[in-house]
Amino acid sequence: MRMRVCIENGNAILLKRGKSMSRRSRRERGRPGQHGQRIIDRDAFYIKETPNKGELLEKEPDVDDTYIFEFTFKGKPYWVDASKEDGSFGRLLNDDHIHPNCRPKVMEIDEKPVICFFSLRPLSSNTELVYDYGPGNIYPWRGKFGMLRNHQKNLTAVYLGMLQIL
Ligand SMILES: C[S@@+](CC[C@H](N)C(=O)[O-])C[C@H]1O[C@@H](n2cnc3c(N)ncnc32)[C@H](O)[C@@H]1O
Repeated sequence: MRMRVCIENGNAILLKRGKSMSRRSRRERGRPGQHGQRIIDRDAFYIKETPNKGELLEKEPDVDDTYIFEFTFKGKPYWVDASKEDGSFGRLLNDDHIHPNCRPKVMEIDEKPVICFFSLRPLSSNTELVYDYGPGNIYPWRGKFGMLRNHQKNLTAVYLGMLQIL
């Protein structure tokens, strides 16, 4: 699954699943900035998961899994196991350690850690949302000189009028 920016109007993004666009639909949409496409400013959107999305673990899981998000909150290590499909969006962002356009940030909401994603730079619609999964050798798609292959699936982000809490 691949997450892309699809801007409609307003200031924020609602994410929804979608298929990769065909060549025809790419042509129809035109280049970024054309045909009503808009640019999302840096940090103009974020994806916020609700605290009950994914499983918050206080003990390191036995498996190395790319669906497990490791972080520190108030000096304590935590892991979110997002391996189960639960309708959350953060689990669908792919990795790009060379050219990330988002960054994860741990925020505190109701005294619980919540992972949010912020854009690192202005993004035009149809840009795939990617972040750096961090160091490690569990990423077979990372080649010696860059990314080895394209991602197969996608997720589309829709720009909304108001900042949408997901
Ligand atoms: C957190 S998920 C990201 C969403 C995933 N693409 C999906 O459809 O559910 C991590 C998995 O996505 C895939 N993935 C992430 N980044 C990738 C990349 N740059 N190239 C190829 N596959 C990638 C790998 O299969 C990885 O195990």
